Amino acid sequence: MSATIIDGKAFAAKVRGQVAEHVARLKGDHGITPGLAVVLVGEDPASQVYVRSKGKMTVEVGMNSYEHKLSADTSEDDLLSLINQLNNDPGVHGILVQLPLPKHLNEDLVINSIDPAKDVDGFHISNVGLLGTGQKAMVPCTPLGCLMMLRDHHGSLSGMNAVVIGRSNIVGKPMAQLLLGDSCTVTIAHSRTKDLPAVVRGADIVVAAVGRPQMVPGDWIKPGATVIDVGINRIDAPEKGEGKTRLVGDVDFDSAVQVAGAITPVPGGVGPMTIACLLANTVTACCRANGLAEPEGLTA
Ligand SMILES: Nc1nc2c(c(=O)[nH]1)N[C@@H](CN(C=O)c1ccc(C(=O)N[C@@H](CCC(=O)O)C(=O)O)cc1)CN2
Repeated sequence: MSATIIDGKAFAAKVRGQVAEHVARLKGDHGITPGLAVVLVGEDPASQVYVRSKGKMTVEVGMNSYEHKLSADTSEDDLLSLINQLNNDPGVHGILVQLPLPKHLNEDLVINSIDPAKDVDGFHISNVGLLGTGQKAMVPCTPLGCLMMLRDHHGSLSGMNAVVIGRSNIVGKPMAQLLLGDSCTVTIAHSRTKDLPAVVRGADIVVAAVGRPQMVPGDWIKPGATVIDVGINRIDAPEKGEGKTRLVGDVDFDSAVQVAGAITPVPGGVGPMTIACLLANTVTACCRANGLAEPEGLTA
């Protein structure tokens, strides 16, 4: 048996298409163009690629993109002052500070200085609290993308056993809250979980978000389960030639695909949904700021 491959790249393109339609309506009916400001501090090569991609896709769906690239030695005061300026700019509906930040900057302080209504990453403590209490929040992009793919594949998730491997604030914890919101029975597993293979074997849905290459083998997966692989890890690939590398997830795809009912690949699974959901969140933030109906199907 071989699992259905959940094509995140195609799904993300569909979501971006829906965002573009909504943006066109906001412009045509209300004369409003949503604006997204992305702040990058330093020269981390992967972050530079993600920020470039965010800017390009923002423009492609018809929104305004504002990129702020700051040097790696930017002071906390200067960064906070930029965020304050963006908080007060009526043309900016979404603000995102690309992570990770250089070590001398306090990530929590910086994130919590963003206006929660413009926090399109959903990382502000107010949004974390709103999500945790089942209230209307800005929802972190990667877990939102996973939820969209799961809903699309299953319809209702009600009553399913879900295991989230990883307890990060960015993915694991919000993912668990979203699954709980859709009436799953949720377990959050982590490095201290006893008998992790047995815990995973009980799951109808497995979300792997630990950051350890190919940690979850196929024989941990319950036959027919849906596997969402959030990991993006670069490993050596000598089979491709000397010094070559390739991307793998937290799941051992080759063995898991034989057992699972459905699985996301890496690359081309969860990753592309992260940026699509960022654009969706920006439209949502813009609609909320203007007291307009939110885009259907693009929120949790
Ligand atoms: N402020 C934030 N910082 C970071 C976030 C975030 O959501 N908000 N997430 C990650 C990086 N990220 C977006 O910022 C991101 C990561 C991966 C992808 C993606 O499409 N990956 C591709 C593979 C890309 C490659 O070839 O290297 C895939 O999985 O197919 C998009 C966005 C950390 N920082």
